[in-house]
Amino acid sequence: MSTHNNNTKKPPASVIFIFGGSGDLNKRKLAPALFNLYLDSWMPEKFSIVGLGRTPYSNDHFRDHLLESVQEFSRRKNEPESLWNEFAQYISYLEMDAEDAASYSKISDYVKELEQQWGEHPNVIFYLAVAPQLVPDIASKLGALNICADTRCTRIVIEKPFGHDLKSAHELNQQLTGLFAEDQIYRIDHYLGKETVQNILALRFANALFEPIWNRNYIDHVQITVAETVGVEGRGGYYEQSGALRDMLQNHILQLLCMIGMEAPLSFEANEIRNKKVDVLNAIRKITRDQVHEYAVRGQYADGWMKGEKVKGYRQEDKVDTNSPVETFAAAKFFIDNWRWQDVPFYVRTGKFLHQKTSIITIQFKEAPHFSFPPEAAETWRSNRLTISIQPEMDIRLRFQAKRPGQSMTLNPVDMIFSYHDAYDGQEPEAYETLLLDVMEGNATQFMRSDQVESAWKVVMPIIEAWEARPPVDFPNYAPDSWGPEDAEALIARDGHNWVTLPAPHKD
Ligand SMILES: NC(=O)C1=CN([C@@H]2O[C@H](COP(=O)(O)OP(=O)(O)OC[C@H]3O[C@@H](n4cnc5c(N)ncnc54)[C@H](OP(=O)(O)O)[C@@H]3O)[C@@H](O)[C@H]2O)C=CC1
Ligand SMILES: O=C1O[C@H](COP(=O)(O)O)[C@@H](O)[C@H](O)[C@H]1O
Repeated sequence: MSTHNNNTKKPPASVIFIFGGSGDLNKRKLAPALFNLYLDSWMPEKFSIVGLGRTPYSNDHFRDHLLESVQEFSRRKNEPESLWNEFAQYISYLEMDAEDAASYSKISDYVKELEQQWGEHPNVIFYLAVAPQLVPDIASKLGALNICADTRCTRIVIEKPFGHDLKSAHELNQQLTGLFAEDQIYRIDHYLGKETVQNILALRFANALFEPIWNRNYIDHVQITVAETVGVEGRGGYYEQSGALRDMLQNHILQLLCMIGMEAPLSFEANEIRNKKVDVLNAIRKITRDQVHEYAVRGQYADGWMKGEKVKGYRQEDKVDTNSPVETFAAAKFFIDNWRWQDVPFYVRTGKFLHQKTSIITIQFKEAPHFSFPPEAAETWRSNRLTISIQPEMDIRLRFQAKRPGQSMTLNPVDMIFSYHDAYDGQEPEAYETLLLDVMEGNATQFMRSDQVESAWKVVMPIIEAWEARPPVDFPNYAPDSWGPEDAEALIARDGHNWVTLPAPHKD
């Protein structure tokens, strides 16, 4: 859990090299996050941000490009331009092909110059915001630079998906640990930096109330939905190598599952939390390739209408094969084979161009053991559930039966709601702000350890292999603005349940 507070000192002098400086992640998330850290006075006294890429940009053009990104994607809009101009002085751009070994001297030269200017050796942070295929090559070229010999100050941040499958993730881990110490490697999963995700640990382990019922004796099943209303948005080149399973399920969704499923940590020390999470991943029941059709569903969006706008099908997107078998939707059912969770299904789903942007976790409790009320008193007995809304709503709802006012005993489910926006000022940091600050401070608690990543790959490998062995015959199989393919409804309906969604927020 992140432990920054408003009185702690700033991180030490840092230079952040962003491979993929010209890319989508920097535009949407990293640049706005760094600017927000600056506005909140969290950036070091001395820092430098260097974007790298092959796209030719002058420093000024690059800064303008990032200003536009910040204006579009930051949680803060309309900050005075003077503040941006102050911040922009710390940004520069290095045009380089990351595959060209000779060009890496530009990096060492830049660091040497800063050292002289600042009179101290800064944290050197390499953020690899590039496609996973490029990571091994860049890492080995960085490993050969002399600046990487200083283990105190050099850190490498690797985006998800970490590797392409279990084998490549294992090889990448071996390669990285040959070049860097484990505490220099930050395998990022930005869901772990979200306030509402961090709060799952507080909810579970700072309260005595939930823990006694957080197990197979009281919980019927768990659902995790991470639904997006966007399509692949020009990222077809990346997405063709990835798909929903690798892009979202192997990492973000399994991490959420770990936070719901893990045992209580003894402390918030990085390795203690990671141990508890990896125990969950290792306990997930292994399915065989032949069982995959019973446990997992894939989908791909067709062309159609999304909130009144005509949208392309996935196969018509830029840089996507016209017969692409890549899934833009994935759902699965998992079991955790341990004392706490035996036989409790965990249903998970994620997809692009779905009906509503919503990330929610539902803990569905079992029915009351005996119902003393007349049968007509309630439509359903199955009313006890806890719903954790991660985004865009940020709340926790506890649902229980209540008596409707009136002369008859009529019951209906009601929600007790804790809303972040009602309780706090609504200025919570974005996930990337928290995680970038962690990297600068050298706190790896919310980052993935090598064994966690590999254990997560082991969970999804049978699904990947089964899907790759049998290309889909029914793609595209869901319309934009729907909840995905019908088979995903069947996956959960077969067990007598429905996917839980919350009403879309009311907009004035
Ligand atoms: N976009 C998002 O919302 C999120 C992305 N991620 C992860 O971030 C990573 C990057 O994704 P994204 O930003 O979307 O991808 P993009 O395709 O938008 O960006 C890829 C970047 O890689 C650079 N690049 C490619 N080849 C080279 C090369 N030979 N030398 C130097 N630079 C190169 C490109 O720069 P140029 O063309 O200028 O060389 C570009 O800046 C992925 O692992 C993804 O999973 C994670 C969370 C969210
Ligand atoms: O990692 C990724 O996450 C985004 C969704 O992130 P969110 O914070 O907006 O929920 C997803 O769109 C992207 O495909 C994926 O790479």
